[in-house]
Amino acid sequence: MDLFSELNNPNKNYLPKDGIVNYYGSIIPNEEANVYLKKFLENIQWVNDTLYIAGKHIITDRKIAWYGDRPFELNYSSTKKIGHPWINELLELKVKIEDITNETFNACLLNLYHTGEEGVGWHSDSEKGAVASLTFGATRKFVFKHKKTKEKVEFNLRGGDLLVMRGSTQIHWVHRLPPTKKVKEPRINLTFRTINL
Ligand SMILES: O=C(O)CCC(=O)C(=O)O
Ligand SMILES: [Fe+2]
Repeated sequence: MDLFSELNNPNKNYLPKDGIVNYYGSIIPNEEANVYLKKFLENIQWVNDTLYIAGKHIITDRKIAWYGDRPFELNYSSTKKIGHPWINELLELKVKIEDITNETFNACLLNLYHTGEEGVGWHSDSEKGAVASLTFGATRKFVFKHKKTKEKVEFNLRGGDLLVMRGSTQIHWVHRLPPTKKVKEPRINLTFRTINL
């Protein structure tokens, strides 16, 4: 976010009320982050996401993949999704993030936005407990909006940045990744979560 983002205080709550968002800044050096980005572009089992909106199935350009402690099936945005067992790189990052955040996770949702023209619309995550978001690739805007007051809180998430949503954030706030024509490069986002496996 700025030159001194390494010095971000991870205890600061960026939401004015009704939830907790902690921003840790960069937790992975650029070079290392780019190695992960390349690895994930090539080795993750990406599939198109299908959303069920207003009675219609919509196939997104954005791709997703689920990984976790063991192979699993889950209903996510009303279509069945397959969860794959951890690959080494994801397990490595899970342990690192558990260390940094003092939380535990058993699954990860990966999102691949091929260019800035792909994003994700307003929603809350359905998992109880903390959701840790780790970004690779292009810098993109990530926005929270309070469900009642419509107050907004914005972040510019860069490759290597970690942000954690805690407490009642998902109950009172929605979030989105707005599309932008300015960004041509891909972005991969990992959200570590606790789901019923
Ligand atoms: O790509 C992001 O930064 C957010 C993705 C997201 O909100 C989600 O997968 O639930
Ligand atoms: Fe989300």
